[in-house]
Amino acid sequence: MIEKVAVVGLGLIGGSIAKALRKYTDIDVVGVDIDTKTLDKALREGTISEAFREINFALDVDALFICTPVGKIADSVKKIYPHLKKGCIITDVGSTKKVVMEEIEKFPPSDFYFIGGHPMAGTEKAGYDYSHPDLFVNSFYFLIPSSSVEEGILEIFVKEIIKKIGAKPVIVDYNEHDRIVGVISHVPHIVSTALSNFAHRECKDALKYAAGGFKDTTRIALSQTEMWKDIIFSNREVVLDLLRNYKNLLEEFVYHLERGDEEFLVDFLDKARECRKILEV
Ligand SMILES: NC(=O)c1ccc[n+]([C@@H]2O[C@H](COP(=O)([O-])OP(=O)(O)OC[C@H]3O[C@@H](n4cnc5c(N)ncnc54)[C@H](O)[C@@H]3O)[C@@H](O)[C@H]2O)c1
Ligand SMILES: O=C(O)C(=O)C[C@]1(C(=O)O)C=C[C@@H](O)C=C1
Repeated sequence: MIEKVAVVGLGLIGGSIAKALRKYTDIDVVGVDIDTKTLDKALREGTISEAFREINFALDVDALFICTPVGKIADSVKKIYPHLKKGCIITDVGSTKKVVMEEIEKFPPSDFYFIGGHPMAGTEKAGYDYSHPDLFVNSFYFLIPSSSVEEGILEIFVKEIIKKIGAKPVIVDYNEHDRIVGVISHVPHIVSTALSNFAHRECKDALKYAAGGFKDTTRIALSQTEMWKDIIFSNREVVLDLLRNYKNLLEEFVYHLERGDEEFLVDFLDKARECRKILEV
């Protein structure tokens, strides 16, 4: 039974995990962050019962969430796991999984269980101030158990945490995960940032007239550089492969438009609407 949890990195996602655990479970939540102001606020609001700037002592928790940028996750696990009790579940929320899972599998055989995690929810905003207890309600939540995780441990984690915070667990392997999010998150992010740069480069005066269409397709260009640098870089082989396919699709579009192929254009727009409709149900 999970009675006490630590959340490392109380930003948008970690803060939301901590708030969701407070709202939907009886689990005691302690917080760890390098930012003192964040810790003070989380304590003041009652999101966490104790606050620490780092873990360099024996920490009596049943599960630990690492909610730092992707590039820091494996290092955080390496520093913290010697201080945890036997059988502790360690999980993360990183947006890419292969680099994290491969690093963790290299650790010496140990007494903790690592379950890679990735909630498919978020915003372009960063930091504790934007965190919300209902962020994960009805969202998919990818889970990638490492090789040492027994079925029963995964079941407890899913039942006592993931489902309680309203999320829908999806168990996958890390290659499958990284390809899926490459398609529905990483390439779209690059396209959104490219559109933003493109509009500015072509005609920066045009930007001030932008309406819903441009705003909808570029909202995520407002996201944080540090987080997205880590995400794109850590999934770059998949992203490069997908971008080549995307480039081919655009080239195909240009080819037909150059030839005035109206039928192709109608078919392209019709198909896109049918594909996108799936998300409306
Ligand atoms: N933002 C999203 O939409 C989203 C969605 C799903 C997953 N994620 C993943 O969640 C993770 C966190 O993203 P976020 O959006 O919450 O970022 P964020 O910037 O809002 O929060 C990060 C927090 O971690 C703290 N931190 C940084 N290094 C630390 C360390 N070494 N020890 C302790 N605390 C540390 C920061 O002070 C900050 O409070 C990333 O791995 C990201 O890929 C983000
Ligand atoms: O909605 C947003 O603003 C997000 O960026 C959330 C989003 C995404 O959908 O791409 C971003 C990164 C994550 O790993 C998961 C979700």
